[in-house]
Amino acid sequence: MTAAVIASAPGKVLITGGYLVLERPNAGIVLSTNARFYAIVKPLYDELRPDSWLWVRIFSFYFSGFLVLDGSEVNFSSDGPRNYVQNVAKALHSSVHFEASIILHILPLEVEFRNHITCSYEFLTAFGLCFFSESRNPFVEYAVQYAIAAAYATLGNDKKDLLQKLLLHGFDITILGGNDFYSYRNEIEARGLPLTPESLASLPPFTSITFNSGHSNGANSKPEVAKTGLGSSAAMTTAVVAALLNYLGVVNLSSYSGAQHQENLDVVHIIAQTAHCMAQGKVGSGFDVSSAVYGSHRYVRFSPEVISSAQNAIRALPLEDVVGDVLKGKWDHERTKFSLPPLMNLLLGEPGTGGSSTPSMVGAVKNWQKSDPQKSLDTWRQLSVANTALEHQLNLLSKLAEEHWDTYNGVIYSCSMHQSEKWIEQASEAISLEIVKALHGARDAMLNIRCHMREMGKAAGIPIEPESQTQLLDATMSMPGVLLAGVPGAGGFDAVFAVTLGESGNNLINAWSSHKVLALLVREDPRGVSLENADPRTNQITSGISSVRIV
Ligand SMILES: Nc1ncnc2c1ncn2[C@@H]1O[C@H](COP(=O)(O)OP(=O)(O)OP(=O)(O)O)[C@@H](O)[C@H]1O
Ligand SMILES: C[C@@](O)(CCOP(=O)(O)O)CC(=O)O
Repeated sequence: MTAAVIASAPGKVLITGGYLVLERPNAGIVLSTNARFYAIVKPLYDELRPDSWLWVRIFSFYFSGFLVLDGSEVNFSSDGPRNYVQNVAKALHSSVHFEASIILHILPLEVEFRNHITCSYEFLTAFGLCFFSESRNPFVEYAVQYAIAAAYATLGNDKKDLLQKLLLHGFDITILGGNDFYSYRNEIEARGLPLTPESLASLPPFTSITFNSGHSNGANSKPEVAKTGLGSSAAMTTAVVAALLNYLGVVNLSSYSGAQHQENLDVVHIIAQTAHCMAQGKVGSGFDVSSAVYGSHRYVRFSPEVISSAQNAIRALPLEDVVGDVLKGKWDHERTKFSLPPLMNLLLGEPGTGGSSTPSMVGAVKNWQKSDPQKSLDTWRQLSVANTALEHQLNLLSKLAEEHWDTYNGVIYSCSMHQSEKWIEQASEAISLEIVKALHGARDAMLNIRCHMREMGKAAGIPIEPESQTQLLDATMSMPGVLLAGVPGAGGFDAVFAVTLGESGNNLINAWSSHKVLALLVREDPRGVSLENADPRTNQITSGISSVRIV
């Protein structure tokens, strides 16, 4: 029996490059975090199923289920699609209690199906939506479809039998999302606990998720979960894709270095990124999927044309051909090694003002660019200079740490206990002065970034760094040992980030708490997607859980 595969992928914080990173060649610095999604894939049956249907069922706070049908043993030779659709209908009626929707690509159906897939696809879409629209989760659906299609597209004929067997054993997929992806502020307040990370840590694993029921926009729409902005959909899609690709033998993620490992990561990235774009129905910069795969790095986006064959997929084309094309495309995203310099910590503080909608903020910035090309170009140029300056100063600090560890250690320790105005007094000779100058350089660059982000927000008519966040960030940056602070990604009312020196984070956490800002348990962790040895539930990882079963 095939062993279970457990893969995990991290959430992210974009500290520079919000909006600019949407356009090549602007870069964004993205830090991955210790908040992770896990996907566990194992066979559902010990024995091969006598029938050839592959069912998918999902349980989650987001969706109640869906199913995949594998009609490989259905006879298509004569009345092909019509028989097939009848079979699908029959199968669905007998399993309506699954509240399932259909995954639309039935991969093992090759030659005969090709000629007729358009009509069947439409029929199946209508059928699936009509019965099961409330239970769809596009991220999981696309992740499963594209991973299986990648297996068909890449595995040689000698491996296809094995693949078919794996499919016929069924999949049992469990998805676990760390508590950090969701806001538990309401629970903490309801329990009368203080707004501290200790209260968060005291929540039981798999605490169910809070819904923003007030944000529901209509009787039929599902309430949105209160998120912390760490990119749950990208981390989840990446974990599911990685676990499935590894399970199906498309990649082997068990070695952690070398060219082969990089190639494997690239395959995971292409499939996860394409599935994520298709599920979102838009092509963002992709920094969230990229950091879920590669970990912390400096990111330059892929050219959007690279996934156009998936977007424009002519329905007559089998999905494995579409995915084959995407895999062969010229993926030109750049990821350069980057992580915070030593003795610096990333902290996130949730002000409790409710989060923001990235797509509408992006839309407003794009409108402003069209309506005032000259001014917007100026602002973007200045932002780009400030982003690059911050990146340089942080890289310089990493280099100084490497070359002059003792001095670096001493300076960071002293500065961690003082407000920035006093840092210069901690420098007694050339190297320590250079370190303090780089600290100030990083701080000034961040102040410039914030200034131009505010300017962009005002011009575009959106709250990129709204007044309440400005006050919080100014107060944060004036605390002893705080290097910098800002609004991550698109900005708005999401959790703010701070980079602190040495142990100074503890004071900041207390100060935040007394101002009703909840410090999250999230820290930087540069690890990207990886295989895990054990079920995270046995490791006491606190999680929001959703479970997917492919029966
Ligand atoms: N535990 C989960 N199980 C299943 N689906 C989930 C889970 N957590 C998140 N999702 C999916 O991710 C979607 C949220 O993704 P969305 O892109 O809106 O936010 P995000 O990825 O957290 O992005 P950001 O925080 O960067 O704005 C949900 O609507 C749901 O489909
Ligand atoms: C505005 C943007 O540059 C960043 C959005 O980041 P976040 O979802 O707010 O973390 C959009 C993107 O890069 O896709």
